[in-house]
Amino acid sequence: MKTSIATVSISGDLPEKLAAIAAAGFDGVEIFENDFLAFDGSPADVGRMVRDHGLEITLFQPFRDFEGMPEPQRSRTFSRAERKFDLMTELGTDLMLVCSNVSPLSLGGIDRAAADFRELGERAARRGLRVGYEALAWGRHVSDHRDAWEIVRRADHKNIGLILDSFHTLARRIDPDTIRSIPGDRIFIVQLADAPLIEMDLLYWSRHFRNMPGEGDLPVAAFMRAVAATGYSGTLSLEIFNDQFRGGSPKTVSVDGYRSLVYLMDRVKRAEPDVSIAVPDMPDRIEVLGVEFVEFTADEEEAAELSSMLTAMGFRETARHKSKDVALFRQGDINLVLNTERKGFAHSAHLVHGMSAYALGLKVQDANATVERAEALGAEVFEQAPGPGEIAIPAIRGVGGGVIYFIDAKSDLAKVWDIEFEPLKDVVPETGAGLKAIDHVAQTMAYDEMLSWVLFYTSIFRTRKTPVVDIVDPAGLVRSQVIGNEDGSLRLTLNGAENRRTLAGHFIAESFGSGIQHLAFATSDIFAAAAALRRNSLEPLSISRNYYDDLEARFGLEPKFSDRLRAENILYDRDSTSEYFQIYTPMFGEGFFFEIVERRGGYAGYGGPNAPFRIAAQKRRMGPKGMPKM
Ligand SMILES: O=C(O)c1ccc(O)c(O)c1
Ligand SMILES: [Mg+2]
Repeated sequence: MKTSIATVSISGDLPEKLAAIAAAGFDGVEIFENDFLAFDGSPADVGRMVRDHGLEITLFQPFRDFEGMPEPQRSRTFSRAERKFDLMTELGTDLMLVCSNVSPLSLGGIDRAAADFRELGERAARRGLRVGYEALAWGRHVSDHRDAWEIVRRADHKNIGLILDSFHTLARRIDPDTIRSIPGDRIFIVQLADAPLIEMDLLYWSRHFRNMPGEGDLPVAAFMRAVAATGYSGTLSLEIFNDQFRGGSPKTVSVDGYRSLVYLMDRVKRAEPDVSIAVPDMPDRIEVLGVEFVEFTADEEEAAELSSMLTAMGFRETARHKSKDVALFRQGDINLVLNTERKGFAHSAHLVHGMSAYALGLKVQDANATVERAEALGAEVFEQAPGPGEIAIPAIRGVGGGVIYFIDAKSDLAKVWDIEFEPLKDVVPETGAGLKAIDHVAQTMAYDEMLSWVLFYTSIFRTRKTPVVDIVDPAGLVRSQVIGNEDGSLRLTLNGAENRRTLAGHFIAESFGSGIQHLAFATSDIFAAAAALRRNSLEPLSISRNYYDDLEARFGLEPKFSDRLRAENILYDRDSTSEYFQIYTPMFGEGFFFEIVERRGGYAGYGGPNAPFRIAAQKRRMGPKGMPKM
């Protein structure tokens, strides 16, 4: 598989773009004409710069408004093309993209267009160049790859071929299987892009909202399977027009792009094992069996505060690490690790972020295979030399540089609690709070990072993403998207903050980066949990009276029931068949908190409608300087 990306997909100037593209592992680059025009150097300089990075130029593009013009424009388009052929020769590339004509002057007519391409093919052949024709979704007469193919077929010239672009086909909802009847050797290059499903003008959607395959909602894998079925084995090139990427980090966008291509081809290869495109060998997407633990880093004072809050929520410290300042708190199937070491990675994480839930332990079938897949997809492997008597737990770096550990039952990993920890004597019995499992882990990040982490989680793990939900914070919008597995044993809510004044934005700014902002525990009796908090003098986040009045009206609740919710500060949501209950703890650190939830009747959401009221309540509790107070 030869990989490529268009320069237009990345931010920065041309040298920055090329450096990032090469570092991410691409084989080639499409030179988008504007990037060349904006560069103050000769075409030969650009060609040299590309090749010095070990890249090749896979395509020069776009050449616009060519086919089907009346005279005198027609003659002019040919002289224009000759000029660009000169340029291509100097750059050192043999393939040019002509996109379908959008000019009001263009006449249409398949044979007229075919004749123009035949002549262009002759001219290109004289210079050893090739031309590919792409149907823009908003082309004036040609807006469908089937019509573009018919023109290429009738042009009947070996230097004229077809260019497919997943966006143009899929945005128009053209069945990608119509590609299967096109001969693979007549496809000169394949451009790939995804996009979120938003109803809008095609051109605007294409130029501003494309994203990497797997980041959006278009069936790019089905498109690619159809391409693969033609026998096409040439370059796969990302062409992503995206406002966010233009302003983003060249490195991140390139790395995400490469990951998206490898992941896409991995999916295609599994669905169509006979494809002739070489794909890196790696284990299939990893099934997550649940969250084994969450690990906090804290100093002594923070640890005392955290452990008293955990105790009030019904957790008990059950074991201590044999050689480190690390404590294990348990309740139900929940394991929380409290690390107060003054050295090692936990300590470094503390120096950077302060008290934080810096590591997540996931249960999988095969921990080593998990790291192998993650590494093949460009994730960073995490290694820390194990101390005496410790086992090396396979791990990768995740959101905000945090760690994701993998625990499996096929090795000693599952026995880590017995191997590394010494049980405490005289552990008091569970106090009846009834927390059973981790319901979800909420990670907060800048909105710009969200797509990256969506791709990270969905490409490595067998997970799905939900549609993005907008959450209104009094100071701005926070977007929320959930990554989850089939049985609900892994639910990660990603929250993307657009500014620093939102609660989520404050958290990222003050804890110096993205990370886990809250943990939600599942119970099967929210009122018992509330009673336990009360017994243990943990006052939950106080919710406004107005909220309960509205709740009663909105859902037609019995006043007795809504009074009970109000008395316990329980937030409530329901749909036609199921109900959801939530209680929040106060915040500590820079806005970290816990939540306790009960799902009745298979409620699948996260209480999105309640989020603005919860956030408002949290902000009320923040001091004048915006610092959370207990
Ligand atoms: O938006 C455009 O004009 C444009 C240009 C070239 C392409 O390959 C494309 O897909 C879109
Ligand atoms: Mg294109």
